[in-house]
Amino acid sequence: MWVKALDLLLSKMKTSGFNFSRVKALSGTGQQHGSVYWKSGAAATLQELQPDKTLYEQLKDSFSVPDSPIWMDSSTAAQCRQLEEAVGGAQKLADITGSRGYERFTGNQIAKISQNNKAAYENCERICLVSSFAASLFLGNYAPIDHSDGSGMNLLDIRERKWSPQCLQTCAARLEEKLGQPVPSFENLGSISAYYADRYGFSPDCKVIAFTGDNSGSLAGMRLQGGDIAVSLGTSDTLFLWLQQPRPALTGHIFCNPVDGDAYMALLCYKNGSLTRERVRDSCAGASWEKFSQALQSTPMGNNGNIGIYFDVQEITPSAVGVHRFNSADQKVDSFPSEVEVRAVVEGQFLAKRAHAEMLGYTVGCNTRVLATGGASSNTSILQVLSDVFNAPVYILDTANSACLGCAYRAKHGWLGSSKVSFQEVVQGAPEYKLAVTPNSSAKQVYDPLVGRYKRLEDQVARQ
Ligand SMILES: Nc1ncnc2c1ncn2[C@@H]1O[C@H](COP(=O)(O)OP(=O)(O)O)[C@@H](O)[C@H]1O
Ligand SMILES: O=C(CO)[C@@H](O)[C@H](O)COP(=O)(O)O
Repeated sequence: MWVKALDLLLSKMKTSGFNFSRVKALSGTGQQHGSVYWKSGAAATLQELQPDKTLYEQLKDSFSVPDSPIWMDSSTAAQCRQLEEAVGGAQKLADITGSRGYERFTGNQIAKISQNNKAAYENCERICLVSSFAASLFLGNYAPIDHSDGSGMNLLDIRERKWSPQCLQTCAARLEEKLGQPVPSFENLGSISAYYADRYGFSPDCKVIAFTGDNSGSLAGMRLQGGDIAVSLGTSDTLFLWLQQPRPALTGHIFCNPVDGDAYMALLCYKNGSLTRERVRDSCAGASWEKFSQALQSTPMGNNGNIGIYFDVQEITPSAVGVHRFNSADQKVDSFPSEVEVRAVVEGQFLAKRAHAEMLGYTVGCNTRVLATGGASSNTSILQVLSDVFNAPVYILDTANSACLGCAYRAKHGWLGSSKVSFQEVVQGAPEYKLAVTPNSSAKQVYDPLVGRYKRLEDQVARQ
């Protein structure tokens, strides 16, 4: 599906008259944690792509695992516990790799395949992340995994920026040779495959800069600065911060920073993001975002004390599942009126983000800027709740696709030479953020106490 998508995209660009020869360098981004298993012998096919055929025709038999595990998978709890035990506990694993064992993290996914599908693992010569897989297609060769996306595997030592031998050995045999060595996220990987020059008219000199994860791409696209807090409202909801020093904890993740080889980023990921809001939109707002927004506008901040926790599927932060509604006396109730339900889902999601960011040491102060991106950042009523809960102004970019934009900036950074220019110099002329909404004057008074109350109820749900 992914290979065919690239064929389709490039052929549509060609038909529309896009001038590929002007592209000096390209980079890209993929959903984090997913993995692709190249079959033994696939490198040769990749190196000898024939320009008269589609990529799909040539690569369809090149994978030893046909269906790639993706970030929504949570079936590897056993492998997570094995890895944590092998290195001396959950906090020790977090100290090495930036995260305790997480089900979607690629090392645990690889461990499960090597245990349950030995033949497929043996028949695999290279394992890519979704990002390095896409880079490999352009390079016509296996592309290395970058440090930032590589941090989402429970395999990389984030301080050394090298694979942790102990983690590799615990997850699967001969893993290092199947992964290749990781590289900085701004590494110039070399020239594009001749296939793209012959078939689409790319310059043979066009450079491929390491691809990275979607959240790392967003951090670059949003030009995050210390003190900012970025909230991505995509399929998953994520929250990320720029960090100078890693302080890994049992909640949340620390990744190598994608634009600065000495820095880090903190990330919190929520599986119940847009899909949960869509489910409530469909059941309570006639499947219309407009009606959903009207419900938010017609209900008061704080929802008269009603709080909802909506984990339709097993949540990541925290590990819990189910829909839980509480009235103003903290009593469990079975349902809310439609408008209350709409506000409860959005407020609950943002109260969770603020509570967890504060647990990571982030303090919402008078200079805090919330930068919003992702599909739902086009909805001003949702952004108003975000602004009120954080009691901070919310800014957006003209494009909600900050991950893609970030990779265009990163391509330029890698092409100019990361040792010659800093990422900040590369993005100097970029358009400014737009102020989308500011908090209501009584927001602090309403939400400061609700954050603590939400956390107490969430802890209760997680314990159950
Ligand atoms: N007007 C809107 N209001 C709220 N959510 C929206 C709106 N438009 C799109 N979305 C949400 O945006 C999501 C897609 O976000 P996007 O950032 O493209 O996803 P991904 O993170 O997978 O790339 C959809 O699931 C949809 O629910
Ligand atoms: O698992 C995570 C981050 O750790 C997700 O954020 C994925 O990176 C994919 O996100 P979407 O693009 O589907 O929202």
